[in-house]
Amino acid sequence: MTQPIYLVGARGCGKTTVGVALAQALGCNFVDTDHYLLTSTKMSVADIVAQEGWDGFRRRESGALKSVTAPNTVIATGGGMVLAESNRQFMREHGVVIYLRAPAQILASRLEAFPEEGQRPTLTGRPITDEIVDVLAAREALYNEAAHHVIDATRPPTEIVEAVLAALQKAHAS
Ligand SMILES: Nc1ncnc2c1ncn2[C@@H]1O[C@H](COP(=O)(O)OP(=O)(O)OP(=O)(O)O)[C@@H](O)[C@H]1O
Ligand SMILES: O=C(O)C1=C[C@@H](O)[C@@H](O)[C@H](O)C1
Ligand SMILES: [Mg+2]
Repeated sequence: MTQPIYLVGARGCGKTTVGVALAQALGCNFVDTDHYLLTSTKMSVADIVAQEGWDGFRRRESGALKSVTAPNTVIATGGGMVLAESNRQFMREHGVVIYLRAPAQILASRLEAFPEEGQRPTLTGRPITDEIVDVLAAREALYNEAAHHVIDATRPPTEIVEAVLAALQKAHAS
C-alpha cells in the first residue's frame, strides 16, 4: 500500500476503531483528523465550535485533511468531512475512499453507549442520538459519492477490516 486510505461515514460508524485495526493489519500509519485537531489546537471539537462556530471547525477540518495526507497511512476522517465538495474531490484524487455504512439505529446505540460529548457536540441542537437519523439521511448521498468502496459496518471490527482488505485486493487485481 502506498496511497492513503480514507475512512468516511457518520458519527459512530467506526472510522476510528476500524482505522486503528486496519492500519495494524496493513502495517502502516494511522491518523485521525479529529485527533489531529485535538492535539494541534489543544481544543476539543466542542471548544472549537464554541469559539469559531461550525464554519470555523469545517475550515480547520479541511486543513487537517491536507496536513495528514501521506503515503502508507490509514486516515479516519470526521463524520462531516464529506460536506465540502473540495474534500470529497481531494480524497478521491489522493487515495482510496472507504464508506463504512451502518443504519441510524445502530449508530444511535453506539453513540448512546459512548457519547464523547466533547468530540461530538450536537449538530442541530437536538440530542445526538435523535439527530443522527436526519443527519445520516442528509449525508448518505455524499458518503456514497465520495466512496470507492462501501462496506457494511454493522459487523464486528475484525470482520470489517477483513471486508476492507478484500475490497482493496479485488480492486488491485482488476
Ligand atoms: N463495528 C463495531 N461494532 C461495535 N461497536 C463499534 C464498532 N465500531 C465502533 N464501535 C464503537 O462505537 C463507538 C464509536 O466508534 P468510533 O469512535 O470508531 O466511530 P467514528 O466513526 O470514529 O465516530 P466519529 O465520527 O464521531 O469520530 C466506539 O465506542 C466504538 O467502540
Ligand atoms: O458528523 C460530524 O459532523 C462530526 C463528526 C465528528 O467526527 C467530529 O468531526 C465532529 O464532531 C463533527
Ligand atoms: Mg472517529
